[in-house]
Amino acid sequence: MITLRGLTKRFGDKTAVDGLTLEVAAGKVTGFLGPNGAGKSTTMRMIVGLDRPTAGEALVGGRRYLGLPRPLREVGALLDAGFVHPGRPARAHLLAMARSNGIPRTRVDEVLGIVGLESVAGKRVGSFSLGMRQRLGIAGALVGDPEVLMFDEPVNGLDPDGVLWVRRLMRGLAAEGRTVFVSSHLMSEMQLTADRLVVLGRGRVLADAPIADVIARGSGDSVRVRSPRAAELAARLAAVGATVRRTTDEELQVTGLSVDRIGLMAHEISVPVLELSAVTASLEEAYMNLTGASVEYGTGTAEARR
Ligand SMILES: Nc1ncnc2c1ncn2[C@@H]1O[C@H](COP(=O)(O)OP(=O)(O)OP(=O)(O)O)[C@@H](O)[C@H]1O
Repeated sequence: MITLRGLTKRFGDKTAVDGLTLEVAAGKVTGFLGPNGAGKSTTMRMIVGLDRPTAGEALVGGRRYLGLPRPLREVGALLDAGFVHPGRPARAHLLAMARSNGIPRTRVDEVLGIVGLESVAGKRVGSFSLGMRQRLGIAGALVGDPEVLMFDEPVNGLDPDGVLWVRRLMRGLAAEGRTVFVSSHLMSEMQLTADRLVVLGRGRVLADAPIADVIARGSGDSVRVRSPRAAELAARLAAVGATVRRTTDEELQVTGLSVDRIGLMAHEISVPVLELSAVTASLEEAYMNLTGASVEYGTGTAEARR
């Protein structure tokens, strides 16, 4: 489990992370979403002691990372796949990590196998593609067989097979009861991988809930109704407090009433209904609605949609 309590990071007068309080639970994949500059990487860096919090604290399994005697056995992290010395062979890199944390050599070959890099284990990292570096970074996260895993944008540079592989790996690690905390820009990817979502905007939590709840909240539970007498129905629904938007001559978008209620009310006033369906926004739409006001360098698309 990862626990953040009032975690804050300021760089000069810029607040990158603003009082984050949350728990990332074991046995689940928790997605960490947010626009560029939201503070995701800084949060993850503070969890593993690479950045020092200005205020608050980050705990892994109830303890601070810097106090852990063999940290790689407690938490594995893929933060920046470019950090490895280019002149170093992949196996040597992993062996050095293992040695410093009292991890047996056999585990290095095991993780090279898990990530599919056995055949290039003796090659220098400088010759690796971005995808191979990502795999090596993931091997480094796994080498200590830790209970807590953090991945910052793990599918960057991976081909479709690689993306599928990462997705299965995350799900598998969570199924083993581990804590998996993964950041991504790919909302569609999170929809397939994560159980829970933490959405960040300008260093603050905008949402922290199961994926289905984030979608429901962002989409505002709307219902699409099609009727040849849409205007009449709209007036009736508005009279009981629903928010009704006329999208075409025959079509209404209604928020604030369930499908059942709308169906019954149409029946009461004998208005024929051609279509009646709940509209579930995609995670992407929900995300845009949530983060629209917090994009640091946006194109204004989220605002334009309103
Ligand atoms: N070392 C630093 N010095 C000054 N400002 C920094 C530093 N590191 C991060 N920042 C700023 O803090 C904010 C949060 O950055 P961070 O990299 O954590 O965001 P992010 O959500 O990971 O974004 P991205 O998806 O683009 O990586 C940004 O405004 C960034 O410019």
